[in-house]
Amino acid sequence: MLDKPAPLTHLPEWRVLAQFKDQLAGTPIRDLFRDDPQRAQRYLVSGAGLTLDFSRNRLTDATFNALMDLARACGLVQQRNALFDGGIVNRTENRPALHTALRQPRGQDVRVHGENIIPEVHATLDRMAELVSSITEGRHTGYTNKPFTDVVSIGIGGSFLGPKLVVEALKPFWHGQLNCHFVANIDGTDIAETLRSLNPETTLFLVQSKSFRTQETLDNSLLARQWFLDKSGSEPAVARHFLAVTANVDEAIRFGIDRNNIFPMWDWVGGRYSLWSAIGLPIALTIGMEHFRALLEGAHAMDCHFREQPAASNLPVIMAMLSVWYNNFWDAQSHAVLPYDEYLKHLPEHLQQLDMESNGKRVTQNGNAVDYQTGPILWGGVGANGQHAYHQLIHQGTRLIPADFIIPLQSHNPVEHHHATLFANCLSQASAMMAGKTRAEAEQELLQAGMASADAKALAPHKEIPGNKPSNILVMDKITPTTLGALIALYEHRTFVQSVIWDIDCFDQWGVELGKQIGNQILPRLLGDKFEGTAGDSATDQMIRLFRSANRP
Ligand SMILES: O=P(O)(O)OC[C@H]1O[C@](O)(CO)[C@@H](O)[C@@H]1O
Repeated sequence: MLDKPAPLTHLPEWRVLAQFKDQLAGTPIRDLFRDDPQRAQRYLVSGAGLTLDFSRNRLTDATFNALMDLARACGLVQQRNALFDGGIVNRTENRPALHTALRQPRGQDVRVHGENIIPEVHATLDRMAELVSSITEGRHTGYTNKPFTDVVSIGIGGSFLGPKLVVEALKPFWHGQLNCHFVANIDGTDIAETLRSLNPETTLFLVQSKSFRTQETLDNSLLARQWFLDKSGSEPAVARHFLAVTANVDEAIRFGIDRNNIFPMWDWVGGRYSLWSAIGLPIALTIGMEHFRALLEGAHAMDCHFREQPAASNLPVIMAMLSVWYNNFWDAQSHAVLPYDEYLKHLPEHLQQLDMESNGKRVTQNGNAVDYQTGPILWGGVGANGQHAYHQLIHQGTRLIPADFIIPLQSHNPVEHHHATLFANCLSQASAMMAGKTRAEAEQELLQAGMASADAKALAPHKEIPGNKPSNILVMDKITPTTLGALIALYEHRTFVQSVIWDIDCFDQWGVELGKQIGNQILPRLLGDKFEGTAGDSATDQMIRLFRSANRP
């Protein structure tokens, strides 16, 4: 990877953008539309089945070009090539990050330590295909020879959020033979509620953990195994009912998973980028392998778009640079993802991990503290529901919150006029955020409705909506395996581009480790016969005593 020519904020391209920000501060987006009839047309880009309308942004052509200049100055092209070619882009762990290799077609050549990894990727996909067909065709059955009806995927973080998002988003593609359940939380309620309605004879368990060291996953898997043993009374039956996906085969075998039931993961795939690997088994088992391969194809189409398109027509680059624009020049603290599609309701959760675990960093690749903001808080929820909740704060609160609206042109459930109404809601939100309502307009409306002049004047400030709130609208024909694959890959690359600009490692997550370490010190103090000494601070000690008095009478 290239070293930066100068610290980010000293780059001339950075300074140019700071000047543009000052110039644009007095020009609302709606004026930019008024002065430029071609704006909507010009700020529309398509790729891999997705179309992005980024016209409702605080952006002129000159600013847009300056953002692209910044991307170039930060070495984006070289770093993008390094990502795809297996360069050590995860420097702190001395690894490549080759999630893109997981969606390469057969016959390609991508090397890690001199060895082409594509044949192994496809051998694993073929094994997944064999498993899916043996289960759906009834060749692999439960211990009483009944066909499987349920799959329980046990995993957390990247071994949970991506598969869950995709399984739920592709409900119209379920073949219907298997119900998929997810258990992630160490809160006993999660597994207890999941197991309650399941029949051990017809339930398959997937232990999903790249490291096979994650406490939540291991404890839940032990519990699931005990539940299965208690019900079945058969130790040999465990091999028919428990599979694992992991890069730590030895640990999985020690845990009791049959070697033949272990699907590989690789250290060159990050957890939050792993749904494309065998970690995607819950997806493949629910929608079938053909649709799973279509998901990979959609992601691959986005990879090709990201790799080949010039920056100015490159979806991930544009979205990333807009995010940098608001984050670093307009002081935006957060970014909202607003899918207007019920099937995409888990998208914000997945993107939250993808973006915040990746770009929640405070030092540059060389270990120097940054003097600028890095990853914003990503949050969101499904529309139109959010309009009756947090949109108020976007419209009239004091914070700037750029938003991505995501909506398919066609619904899988075209009941009455519902999809048109949903679409109208989505457009109206983007438009209201941008245009707002001036105080004079608000006052005029009140007067026209017959309100007394003094009352209208008093009420108008509350009805004034400043507008000038930026948003993107992303559309696709329909939510399908291919468009969903492209959508998720788009956000993966957007995250990567941001990290290149901020010069941070978006593939490690050292902060998460500290909580795990401290948790390991606290647990024995909750469970032990006596609590003596201190767990580190008096506030923690006090809570430990409260817990012990409630649970150890
Ligand atoms: O797949 P594993 O190794 O159990 O890890 C689960 C998750 O834990 C994390 O390391 C931290 O939350 C994630 O990056 C990862 O996806």
